[in-house]
Amino acid sequence: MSMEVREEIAVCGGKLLNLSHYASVVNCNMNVNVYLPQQYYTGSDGPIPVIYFLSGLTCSPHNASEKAFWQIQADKYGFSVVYPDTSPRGENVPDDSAYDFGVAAGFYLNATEEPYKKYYQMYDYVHRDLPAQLMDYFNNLKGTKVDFMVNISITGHSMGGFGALSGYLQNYGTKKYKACSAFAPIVNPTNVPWGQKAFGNYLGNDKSKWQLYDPCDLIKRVRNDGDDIILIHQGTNDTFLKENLKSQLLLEASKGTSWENKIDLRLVNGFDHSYYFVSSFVPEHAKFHAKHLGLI
Ligand SMILES: N[C@@H](CCC(=O)N[C@@H](CS)C(=O)NCC(=O)O)C(=O)O
Repeated sequence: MSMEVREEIAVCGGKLLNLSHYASVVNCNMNVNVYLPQQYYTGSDGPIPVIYFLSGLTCSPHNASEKAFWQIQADKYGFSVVYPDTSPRGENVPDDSAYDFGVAAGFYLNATEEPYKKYYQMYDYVHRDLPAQLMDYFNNLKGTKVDFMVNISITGHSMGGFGALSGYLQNYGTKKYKACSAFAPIVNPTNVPWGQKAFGNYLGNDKSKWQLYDPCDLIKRVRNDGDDIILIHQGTNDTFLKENLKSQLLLEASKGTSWENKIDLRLVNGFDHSYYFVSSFVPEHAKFHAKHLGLI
């Protein structure tokens, strides 16, 4: 069980590694991209912290690597960026031909239903197996250390924004992630078509299982015991906003809970759902995460 470096690409002051590895939790080979910032090569005072970026529907690790422009920010502050894939892949992995379910639409959850459960264990993959495998591989290399397990934070776009919020809140008790932010996230999957289709197929009809992943439900059950703020940007011209994203519902759900006034939702005029939008606000998210990772 190890990482294969498929490609090493010079970007900004560091390198983007296209990696491939077998992940037993999802029963297939997975691709993942890792950006190592310039500090990895010039030396760093301590281990380099990591931001996990979870991508949206139809994406592979390459979409955000190529179009979100995290690399400039990673060099500026000295963090590494991990871009996991959005689902298991391969001949045996069950799929349908729709863009919003199956391959490239794993929804970062652990499926409990046939025929999906053998492969679609993306929650365990992203939050446990992948960090452990990256740690193991990079720890055995000489030189600067990268901290894939402790000084870490999480963000994502659309389905990946949902994955970031859900994973952050589910692990909030152990403070697994130092911070969470999201770009145009699906905030209430149990109440929107994308989420209902995915949750119904992956988790079955028992809606109590759905709620375990739903950010609007999680903020009612998970106590914000500090001053933790979740940063969210949402474009007003996003064609998915009204039917599937509905960011306002997270604000409404937070009322009367420990998360009231802790959801920093910024509606940005005129922006759409694309990486033109994501890349425009990556600098703000980078600064937010850098603070929580102790880099500024
Ligand atoms: N019309 C889009 C719907 C899916 C979509 O907009 N996906 C977003 C995330 S939810 C994305 O990042 N697409 C890939 C890209 O823009 O590079 C498609 O079929 O590709």
